Amino acid sequence: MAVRVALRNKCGFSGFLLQLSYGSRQGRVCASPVIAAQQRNNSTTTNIKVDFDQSTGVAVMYMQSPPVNSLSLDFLTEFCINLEKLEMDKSCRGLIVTSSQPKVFSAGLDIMEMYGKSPEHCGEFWRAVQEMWLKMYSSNMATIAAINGSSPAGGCLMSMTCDYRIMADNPRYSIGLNETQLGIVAPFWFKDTIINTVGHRTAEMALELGLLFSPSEALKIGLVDQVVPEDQVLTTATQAMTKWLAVPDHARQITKSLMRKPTLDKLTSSREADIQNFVSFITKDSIQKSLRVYLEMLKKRKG
Ligand SMILES: CCC/C=C/C(=O)SCCNC(=O)CCNC(=O)[C@H](O)C(C)(C)COP(=O)([O-])OP(=O)([O-])OC[C@H]1O[C@@H](n2cnc3c(N)ncnc32)[C@H](O)[C@@H]1OP(=O)([O-])[O-]
Repeated sequence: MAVRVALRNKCGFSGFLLQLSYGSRQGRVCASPVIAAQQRNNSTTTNIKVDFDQSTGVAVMYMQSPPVNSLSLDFLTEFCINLEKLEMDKSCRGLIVTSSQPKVFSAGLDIMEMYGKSPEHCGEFWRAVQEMWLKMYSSNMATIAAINGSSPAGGCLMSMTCDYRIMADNPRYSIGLNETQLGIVAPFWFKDTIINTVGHRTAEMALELGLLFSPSEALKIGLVDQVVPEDQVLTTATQAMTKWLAVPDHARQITKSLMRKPTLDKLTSSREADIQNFVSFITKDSIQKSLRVYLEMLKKRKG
């Protein structure tokens, strides 16, 4: 419980999210018990659908923001609200994150949130990115990413926050932190997360070169834990979850905290400085130019 509280206290705008969330187990913001009961098993908001099976204690969160589940400010806010609702519900012990979009898990941060925007907007956006990472990386739930499509940059980051990753065996899909390819730099907590996942040397090369890995390559370096046929990603995630839930929650949670707390603490203690760094970096003319070139390349590639 102490760990649960300690982890919760890390999240800067959890109070804000709590006000927006409903059906909280602790009953803080429960406008109507009937509505809360109805929404307990299934809820759909604009960009996120949650199926919560109370008999297993496992929720599946589907990202459904066409065309590519890019992580916009709205998307991230909604994602965190849904996450916090599940986190507050003690009967929810496991979370599987997946995509409803064909071919894409998530295209990463929404570039349009960083291109041609005011410093204030960029700051607000970055705080939401931090919040997603803090909440996911410190989650008390067992978390599995069912990566059923490409997962570059912020999409890869999101999947790395999970305890376990299963990817579809399709050589057209790729995963990795490709930020340098856009002329931008993954911040220290992206770097720490990939180091914690694949080790220092592999992370160094992957980050500097902005490498995107095929599913089999990702498996080889430990960026994902399992590669399975495309139509079996979700069922495999559900099966894998039983192994994670067979471990007593408190033991798994405390161990997770032991492994991740130093990394989490680094960002929690420097959030404002990290936001300032990001804003001054991303609003530079040269960086804006790199983003424009990359956006044009994306459009051309499409044509
Ligand atoms: C310091 C900061 C750290 C940064 C971290 C990041 O995550 S940076 C992010 C790094 N992310 C990347 O480098 C990933 C870039 N994306 C891709 O590589 C591919 O889109 C794909 C492989 C994800 C999907 O391929 P596919 O053939 O299925 O799809 P498609 O390519 O045809 O795209 C469809 C539409 O979506 C648009 N759009 C796409 N991504 C983004 C985005 N992130 N944002 C906004 N928009 C995006 C695309 O322009 C197109 O728009 P249109 O013309 O319809 O108006």
